[in-house]
Amino acid sequence: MNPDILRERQNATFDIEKLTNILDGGAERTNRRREIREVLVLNDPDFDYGTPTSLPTMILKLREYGISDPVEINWYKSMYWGTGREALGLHYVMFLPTLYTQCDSEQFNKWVPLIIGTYAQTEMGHGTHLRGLETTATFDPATQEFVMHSPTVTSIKWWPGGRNPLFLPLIFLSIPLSASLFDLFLSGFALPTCSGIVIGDIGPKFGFDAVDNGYLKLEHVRIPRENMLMKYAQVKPDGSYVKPLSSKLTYGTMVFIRSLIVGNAGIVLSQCCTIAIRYSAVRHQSEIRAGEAEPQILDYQTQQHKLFPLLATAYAFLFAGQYMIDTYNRISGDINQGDLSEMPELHALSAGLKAFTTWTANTGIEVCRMSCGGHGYSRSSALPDIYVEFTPSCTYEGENTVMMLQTARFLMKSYRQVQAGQQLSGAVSYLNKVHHRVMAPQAVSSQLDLNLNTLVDLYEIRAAMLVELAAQSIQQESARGKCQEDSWNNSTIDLVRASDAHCHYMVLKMFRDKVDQIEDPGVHSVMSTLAHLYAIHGMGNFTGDFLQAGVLTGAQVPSVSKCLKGLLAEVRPSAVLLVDAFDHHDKMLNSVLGRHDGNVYEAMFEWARSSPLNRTEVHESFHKHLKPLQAKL
Ligand SMILES: CCCCCCCCCCCCCCCCCCC/C=C/C(=O)SCCNC(=O)CCNC(=O)[C@H](O)C(C)(C)COP(=O)(O)OP(=O)(O)OC[C@H]1O[C@@H](n2cnc3c(N)ncnc32)[C@H](O)[C@@H]1OP(=O)(O)O
Ligand SMILES: Cc1cc2nc3c(=O)[nH]c(=O)nc-3n(C[C@H](O)[C@H](O)[C@H](O)COP(=O)(O)OP(=O)(O)OC[C@H]3O[C@@H](n4cnc5c(N)ncnc54)[C@H](O)[C@@H]3O)c2cc1C
Repeated sequence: MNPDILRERQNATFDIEKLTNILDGGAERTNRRREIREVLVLNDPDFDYGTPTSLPTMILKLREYGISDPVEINWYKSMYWGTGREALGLHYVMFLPTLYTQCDSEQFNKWVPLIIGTYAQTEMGHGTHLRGLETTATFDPATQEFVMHSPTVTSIKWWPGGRNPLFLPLIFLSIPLSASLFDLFLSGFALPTCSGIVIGDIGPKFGFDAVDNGYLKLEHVRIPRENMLMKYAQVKPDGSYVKPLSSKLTYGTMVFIRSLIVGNAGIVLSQCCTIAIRYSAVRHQSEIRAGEAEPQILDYQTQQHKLFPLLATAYAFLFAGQYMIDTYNRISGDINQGDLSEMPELHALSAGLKAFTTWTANTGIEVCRMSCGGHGYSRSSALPDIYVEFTPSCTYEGENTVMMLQTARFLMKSYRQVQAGQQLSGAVSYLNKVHHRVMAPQAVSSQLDLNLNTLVDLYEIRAAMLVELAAQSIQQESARGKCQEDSWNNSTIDLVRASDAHCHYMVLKMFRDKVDQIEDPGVHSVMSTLAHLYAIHGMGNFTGDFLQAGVLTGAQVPSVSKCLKGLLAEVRPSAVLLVDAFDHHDKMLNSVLGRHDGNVYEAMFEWARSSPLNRTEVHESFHKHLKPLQAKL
């Protein structure tokens, strides 16, 4: 083991295993995760690490082991495929969940055990605006069939992931029977028997190469009436249409995956922090004091400023991910029982946190890569691949700006309710104080109050202030004679800013609530430091907001920076131990820089030598091209 890494792991001030248990949701979950990793994957004789041929094996193994929980599936798949994306992600996170939530019982029993499929919603002309989808589904009572058709070039289904020509069962979203509702259909196609279907691949992408995103054009293709997913909406044999309790129930799968993406952003950021911080502990470069040995780059304050707030953010997002999944499970259970009362709040929370966490993690991955210098740019670090696989999450499952505006819509509605004298509950209950002016900025002392509860209150006031400013912008636009839609559009910068601040407050509050639950003194202490670092770092990035909200004075601004530097120094001794607690296996990270033993240089040389380009001392291209050329000169 590298001596630097060894030294970093001495004198731990907290129990790493207990922190790992907290991240997993308890010791039993840690044991289950390790059982899946060690027993069901690494020690499985059928396991042939990450090669394409192992994909069918993985599917059959998941069924054999009865693994159906999304988090457990992710544990298994991430061990099987490392940090890359495999072709069937969409099957597990969208196709199956749609069948689970949108099929009636007869359809469920008929389809769920048998098929692998994709999710074809986006069209060439519309991805965000679902009410603009053009694919039609016309019911023919004479044959009891739906005629599926792509009337325009922009209606061609574009992007369905995993569109393997062999299995085309896919979930459709199509303009249906009544203009404002969407319905879901299972295609049931089995190529090449169906005529009227034109499919293909949309071509090379930025990355995401394990997934074959395709296109699908339908020319009056007929499917049985029974292929409409009929849990919430039905078309009777006589063609009569039974509307769902809410047209937004059709959007349920997107809310589910957005909820998962929140925690996934935390996982991916924790992977990158593991790589960058372990590498920074073994990399020596330049000098701090002339004549002395080159220091670990982790001892540079700028390196700490790059990485430690991201480390705190990774923990914050993992805790937010747990909260999001628990909230999704609770509210979707109520929805399943017909109680839709909290569906708007679930949509607003999942949409906002999905955008907030993926935008932040996306930027953070690049900071981690650049903090590793040239070796960070090498594929051996795994950081370029992680970035290329993660970055589309800012676009898919709801483009982030649009998602932030959906949250803003809920915030504006809540603000109006408070203005009308209503008492709010749930995540927006802090807006009640805005109306009664209880939000009067705290009498801030000359010294910055570092108490975590006070910091949460300051973020709450900041969010409330920005919600009020956005509402006032809309009111001012209306007062200038703008229609409601133009008033909204002319305020969308303010609206996104308000949603971002609302999500920032929510994530810090979840972090603080999780810290409050930690009983072990050592773990509580280090987690409290990270939560403070998360809050103070955010205050440094958005100082203007806190000044504008009147909760920070100009005289206090220097103390924010001073406090931040102190917290960076406080985290330094525990940095490697804090990434060890994420418990990412070397085989899953697949990173020369992030190895648990820290033996980076030897591993990097072996990695380079294993390249096909180095299979011979002199590459064949010399003999084939250069030597003949030289002979002619
Ligand atoms: C520590 C825990 C760790 C756990 C981690 C576990 C990890 C497990 C695995 C992780 C997997 C990671 C990611 C894997 C990715 C896999 C690959 C993905 C491939 C990509 C697939 C796709 O992209 S599929 C297509 C996705 N498309 C979209 O998302 C479309 C976005 N557009 C929309 O959703 C809608 O068009 C809209 C919401 C933007 C607008 O809809 P609409 O126009 O109908 O509504 P309005 O704006 O007019 O609003 C009217 C009214 O409706 C309310 N509303 C809107 N949507 C919803 C909803 N979904 N639910 C409830 N209510 C909704 C809206 O709020 C309005 O309400 P009012 O009361 O009127 O205000
Ligand atoms: C890797 C990847 C995999 C995918 N897999 C699938 C899949 O399997 N199945 C599937 O159905 N789809 C899939 N998609 C498609 C994805 O869901 C859409 O790309 C996404 O919903 C965004 O829609 P769009 O592409 O139409 O972008 P647009 O909505 O056209 O966005 C372009 C710009 O317009 C802005 N904009 C749009 N509407 C508004 C508004 N109301 N207010 C303000 N600004 C706005 C956006 O903010 C953005 O800046 C995938 C996409 C990617 C990148």
